[in-house]
Amino acid sequence: MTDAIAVEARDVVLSFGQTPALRGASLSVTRGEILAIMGPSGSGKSTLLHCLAGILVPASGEIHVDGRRIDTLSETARSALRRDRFGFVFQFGQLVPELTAEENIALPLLLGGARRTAALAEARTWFEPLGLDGLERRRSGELSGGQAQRIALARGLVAGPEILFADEPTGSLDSLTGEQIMELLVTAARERGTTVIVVTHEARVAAYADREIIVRDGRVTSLVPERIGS
Ligand SMILES: Nc1ncnc2c1ncn2[C@@H]1O[C@H](COP(=O)(O)OP(=O)(O)OP(=O)(O)O)[C@@H](O)[C@H]1O
Repeated sequence: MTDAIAVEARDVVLSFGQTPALRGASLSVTRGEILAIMGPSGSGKSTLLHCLAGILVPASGEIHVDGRRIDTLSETARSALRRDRFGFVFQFGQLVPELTAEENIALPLLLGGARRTAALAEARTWFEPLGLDGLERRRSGELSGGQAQRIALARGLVAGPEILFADEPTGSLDSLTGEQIMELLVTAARERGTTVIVVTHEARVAAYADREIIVRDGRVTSLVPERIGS
């Protein structure tokens, strides 16, 4: 791990109509770091994550990835960046219901141009380590919440993203299942040197991160000192 900055937000402002969501949010995340974004409901956590990931474009301020400004890129260039270099895990998994579990995991590889046979073969390698053996052909409606979320996690990591963005990845799960998901996420990310930015309102989820920040009223208001030995 180097101290190079992977993602940076500088004074980001964004409103939804009359509702201000971000009012000058700044933060930087170093490469390989696991950062938790915490804060009250409605404080702007998801909006900040979406700006960092190039999904939303701030009204003012800047977003940099590996030192390159991304908020001024075209929508096409931003979506290529998301496809090629970022992974995503959302609350409730958001699997494609028409696809099987293995097809859901293979999706980022297929979108990146991999052949179907190779993509499915790679996807199948994720089932055993995640304790999902035998579920390859199930559709999302036939999976438990914890199983679906593990599939979503594998889908977020399968293409080897540099940065994984996770928005309440354990939000719909009971605490034990949620902790298992976080353990899997952190282990997989550390093995690969993936930078992880995870939005959560749960302190026990944030405890898996190297560092926590708190968003309040659209600003990053407090930086919690780095944990030792986590
Ligand atoms: N698509 C949208 N349209 C209108 N307002 C929105 C939209 N998305 C978010 N907001 C508003 O922007 C503010 C920040 O929302 P955001 O979802 O970023 O907060 P959050 O901290 O992630 O909340 P939570 O913890 O409840 O998910 C809130 O006031 C919210 O109501």
